[in-house]
Amino acid sequence: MIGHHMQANQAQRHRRVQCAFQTTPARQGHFLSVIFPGSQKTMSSLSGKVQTVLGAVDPGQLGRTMTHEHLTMSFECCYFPPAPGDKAVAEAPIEMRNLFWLKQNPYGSHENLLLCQETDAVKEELLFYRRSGGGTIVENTTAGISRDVTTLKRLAKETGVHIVAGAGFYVDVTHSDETRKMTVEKLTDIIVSEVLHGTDGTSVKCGVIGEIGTSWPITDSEKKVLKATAHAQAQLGCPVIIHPGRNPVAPAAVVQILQEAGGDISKTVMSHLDRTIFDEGELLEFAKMGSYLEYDLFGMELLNYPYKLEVDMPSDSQRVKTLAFLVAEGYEDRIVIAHDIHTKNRLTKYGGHGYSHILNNIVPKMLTRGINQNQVDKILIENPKHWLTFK
Ligand SMILES: CCC(=O)NCCS(=O)(=O)O
Repeated sequence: MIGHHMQANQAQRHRRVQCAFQTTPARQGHFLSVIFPGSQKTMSSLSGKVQTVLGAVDPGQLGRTMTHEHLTMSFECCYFPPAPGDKAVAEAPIEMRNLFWLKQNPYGSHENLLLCQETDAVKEELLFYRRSGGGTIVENTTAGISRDVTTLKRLAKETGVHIVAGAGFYVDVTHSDETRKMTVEKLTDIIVSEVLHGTDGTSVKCGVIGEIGTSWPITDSEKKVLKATAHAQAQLGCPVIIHPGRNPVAPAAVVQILQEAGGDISKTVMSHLDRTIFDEGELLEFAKMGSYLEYDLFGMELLNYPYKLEVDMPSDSQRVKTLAFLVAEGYEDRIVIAHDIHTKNRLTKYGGHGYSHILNNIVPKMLTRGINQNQVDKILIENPKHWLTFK
């Protein structure tokens, strides 16, 4: 089945109908910035600020922050064909009778992968997120999965939620031939330009690099993007967020590449730990490397994780248990959390948990499982704030 998936992905590489790939030509020179003599570091006017799609803000304005969400994107790159007997339900319009099937098979329905068609529903969700006490969302959509910063800007204006957009590139299967041929220097210029000047032909600037996509094993093209990410981060002093491959050693392998290329691991989030590292000893070993530890699939509970059948996707209760373990081990300053909504069925419009599930359901559970209010505030407010603030 996994081989089937990889073949499907290779075919997708040539189709990519919905995943229009666009990059902004890199511009040389950084307005409002100074390059210190003898150093690579660009000291920009962003120092001490967080860059949202509506401009730079003081970090204290962010409030409760989900560090890994998507508001508009396409996940067609990772379509996973359903079992032959499920073709009819997979191709049916989304309705009440197939919601449970979608929850178990989110990647087997083309329609379910097009979150980009749900901007009105997402806007309603963001208004509810604010009413639930939310302040900021980091929108992790990068090149390759239909990033749309114009829509993000509109959503931020119309809802009052601070939205931080992501620079850079998703996993190898979405890299264009042009991207694959680029040097590390060219890739660095593009990422830096997306932060300092604007993204995908707009003046909307990204406030974080990532999610930078990596597979397992990490491909050559992904290694170049990782090096470019580290170089851009060294210049800008900005936050970085990584999508690791599905192997317990993948997060450490990524950190090693970033470190060797001059990246700042203390300002880097490692995403998707919920489906990647299961052994507590291995988790503590990875935690020692110093990145933020992100549990970002809250709300996603399914029996068979199609991209790696050996993985038992944890339940939300198990996720909370892992957070309590990390807190007890002294990592309360390094944890961040989110839902990583990337399919339609997870929106409340389709009976899903929505962007406010953590605030309304997970936080109360955390408080009953040995995590106190001060620690919850660190996880939801302080840690994201420190991560997102440019050095
Ligand atoms: C684009 C969203 C994304 O990459 N989510 C992670 C999905 S999974 O790798 O955990 O299946």
